[in-house]
Parts: sequence; structure tokens; C-alpha cells
Amino acid sequence: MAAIELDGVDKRFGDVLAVDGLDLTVPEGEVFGFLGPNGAGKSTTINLLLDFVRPTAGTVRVLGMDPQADSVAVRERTGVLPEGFSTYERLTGREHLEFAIESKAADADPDAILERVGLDGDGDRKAGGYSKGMAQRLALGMALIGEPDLLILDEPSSGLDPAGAKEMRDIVREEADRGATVFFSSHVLGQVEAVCDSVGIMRDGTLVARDSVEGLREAVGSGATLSITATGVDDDALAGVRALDGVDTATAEGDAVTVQCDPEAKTAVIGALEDAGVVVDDFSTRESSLEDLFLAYTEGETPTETHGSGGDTDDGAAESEVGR
Ligand SMILES: Nc1ncnc2c1ncn2[C@@H]1O[C@H](COP(=O)(O)OP(=O)(O)OP(=O)(O)O)[C@@H](O)[C@H]1O
Repeated sequence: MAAIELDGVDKRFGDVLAVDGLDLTVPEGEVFGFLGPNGAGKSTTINLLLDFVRPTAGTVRVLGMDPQADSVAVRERTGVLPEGFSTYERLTGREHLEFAIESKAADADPDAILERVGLDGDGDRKAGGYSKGMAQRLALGMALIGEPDLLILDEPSSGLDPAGAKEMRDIVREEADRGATVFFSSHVLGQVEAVCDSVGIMRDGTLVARDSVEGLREAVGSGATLSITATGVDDDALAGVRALDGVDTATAEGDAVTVQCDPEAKTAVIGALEDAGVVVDDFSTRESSLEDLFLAYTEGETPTETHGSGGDTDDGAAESEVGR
């Protein structure tokens, strides 16, 4: 059974089609990263899963249930960290957790949760005095109550420092290891890349990519962009560069030469230009990254869709935001 299944889902708000024919399946036990720029339709999709809004067309299944008909059962088995969670100022951290434990009729120890999310020692402080990161830790703790089958985390790294973000990712992996499915919505590519098994990228209400993190990396390839400032570049010199092994493209605009190539071909490119009588004044290289791919999906022309499943994760990815 899939943990989440959306089939041909539209959600219209007046003139705005926030979700447009969305087909999305998230298998049980997967840590799924849901990426997209502002306004792509991520929050609307989450709201559809939780029956906070209802689809204009199509069907939504969560943990095998219909969120409209079985909304109580879905929410009982789902832990949610909402975007922009705000605390009850006068309640302590522990009281927040006790409230959540009671409303979920769960058997959980608030102290163990406080410790797990790094708030041990702060549990008896009023949450109104918490920092943004502390409030976010508390929200994560509340989402974990009752060992939910599905965790929906909307921008979970928001307000967390790098150590806090790492702790949050560790908790996500622990939850996946106990069998939970994690739906991790974010526009922070590095966070998603570091913890998710697979990724879906939304743009204008539709899914423009669905693949494993590994599959996306393969789609990026291992290319590099070589930017060269040179004097005396002509067509023959460029042709000499294009003829080299590992060179995809070579173009020039005035003194600026741009070459797409394998990183190993860099030295040969410079050598070929110099052999052709070109004076190389300066050069720099930038290796292609997942960020390039995400930016292509979310900002520019939509590249060829990639589809796959499964895949490995890699920790410590660079922090980069999609579409901002
Ligand atoms: N209740 C609503 N009424 C009218 N329009 C809405 C409503 N909710 C969302 N929209 C519109 O639907 C589109 C998708 O919004 P949504 O909040 O789902 O995007 P998002 O991907 O979550 O963005 P962000 O990263 O900024 O949170 C936007 O154009 C938004 O203005």
C-alpha cells in the first residue's frame, strides 16, 4: 500500500489553479522530499492530504484512507509539523507536549521527547520565550507523539541552526527506520538532498520531476562549466576546443569563452586555446550541481523529466534554496 496517493488532483481557488492534475505516489517507509519555489502548490497539497482543503477534481488517499471520509483516522496516524507553527505563549514546552499526548490519546513521555528534540532543560519554560529554533524543535516533538505512520513536515528546518537541522534530519532517519513514511516539504535543496530517499519537484501546481536523489544526481552528470577570459579567440581556436575529448560545447562572446566539459578536460581546453595562439588571461570552473538541475526545473525551461525510484542519501549537502 502506498502511504500517499494523489490521482489527477486539481485544487482551484477562484482563478488560481494551485494544484493542476497532480499524480503522486509515495510508497510506505520512504522519506520523500517535496520541493518547489514559493507558490508552487506544496502547502495546498499538504492541506489536501489533511483534509484542510478539498480537491476540485481527482482522488486523494492517505495511508489507504480517504482524508475526507476518514479524516479523524488519518489525523490520528499522522504527525504534522505545520509551516509557521506558533506556540501558545503562556504554556510551557512540556504543557504543549502533554496537550498533544492527551489529544492523540498517546502513551508518550514528555521528558523523553524534550530530550529527543534537544529541549531538555527548557521544558518548564513558557514557550512564549522560546527562540524560533526552539519553537520549531517543540513543533517537531509534537509531531512525533504517538509514533505516527506518516510524518508531514512543512519546512522543518526553518529557524534551525546547522546543528539543529542535522539533529532534525537524524530524527527523520530514525522515524523512517522504525517504518514511518516522511513527507518532507521544503524549498531548501540541501536539507532535502541530505535526508530524502526520493524527491518530487512542484512547479505551477504540477509535478515536473519525480526521482530518487541518486537518479537526479545522475541526471546532472559530472560536467563542469569553464569560464575563460582570453585574447585572440577565433573560430579555429573554438573548433580545436570542440574537437577535444570530453568537451560538449564551446562558445565565445568577445573575450569571454564558455566551455561545457568533463572536469578532467579543463587542462586540455586551456592547452588547445594556447596552441591556437590565444592568450588566456584568466579562467574559473564551476562543477554542475543538483542546484543547477533544480533551478532549471523551477525557474527556466523545464528540462526532460526524470523518473525513477529508490536511491541512496548523502549527508552534508550544501545549503541552497530553490527558486528564491
Ligand atoms: N486559500 C487560498 N485562497 C486563494 N489562493 C490560494 C489559497 N491557498 C493557496 N493559494 C494560491 O495557490 C498557489 C499555491 O500556493 P501554495 O501555498 O500551495 O504554494 P507553496 O508551494 O506552499 O508556496 P510557499 O513555498 O510560498 O509556501 C498560490 O498561487 C497561492 O496564492
